[in-house]
Amino acid sequence: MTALISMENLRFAWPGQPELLHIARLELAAGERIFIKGPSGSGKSTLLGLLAGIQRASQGRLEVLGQDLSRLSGRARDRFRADHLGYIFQQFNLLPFLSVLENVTSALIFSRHKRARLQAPAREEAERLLGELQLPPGLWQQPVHRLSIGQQQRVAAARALIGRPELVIADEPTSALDTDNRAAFIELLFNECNLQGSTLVFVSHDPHLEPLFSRVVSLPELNKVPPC
Ligand SMILES: Nc1ncnc2c1ncn2[C@@H]1O[C@H](COP(=O)(O)OP(=O)(O)OP(=O)(O)O)[C@@H](O)[C@H]1O
Repeated sequence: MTALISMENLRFAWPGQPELLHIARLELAAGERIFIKGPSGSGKSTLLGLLAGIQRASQGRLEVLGQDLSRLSGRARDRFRADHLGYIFQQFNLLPFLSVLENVTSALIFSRHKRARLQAPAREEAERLLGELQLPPGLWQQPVHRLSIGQQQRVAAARALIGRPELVIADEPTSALDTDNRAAFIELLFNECNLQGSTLVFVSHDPHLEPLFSRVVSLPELNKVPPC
């Protein structure tokens, strides 16, 4: 079976800075849930940016869904991201004055591929996801800036999941929540990823969440290059 993510000898440095990432090899199968940990500044968000095609590797191979992102132009990587990825940002990056439903369906605007994968009209699918993520229907027409942090986080998750992207990336999406709410959120996220067949790459500093994942990788260890 083709790996969903495959990287080999991947190197990355920010301009004018020493090399930050050198990952000898990492493969991830479809449907896996991977937890990425590592000290602050070790490059976790940068790695997510490479996986999402926001940044391009300085060297090496990075394939997502069999597509080598390092060979694509910036524009082609933007298209690939819109079509195949859902991204839950640490600060959610929602559009504050749009309604909950408008925020969720906004992920479909730039992706014919995601629209084609919908199994119901966009609004119905957004409502289904918000329901699965336990956001009360009374909030669905509200502008998101009126919602609590925990509620906004569910909107961000629904936006990432709509259109059944093959890969869902989450960058510390639980850091603003208390411990009980973190675990509850992850459970909902897992259920929905399972239902949709999405692979989940999750970055967090929270050791309590680690045991919930099928695979844990630590960035300093990944960065250790095996001896020749
Ligand atoms: N846009 C950027 N331009 C230049 N350098 C950057 C940029 N983003 C991150 N860096 C640098 O890359 C290094 C790793 O940052 P990154 O955010 O990937 O780490 P992290 O492991 O996610 O950290 P944290 O756990 O604190 O979020 C840092 O030294 C940071 O200054």
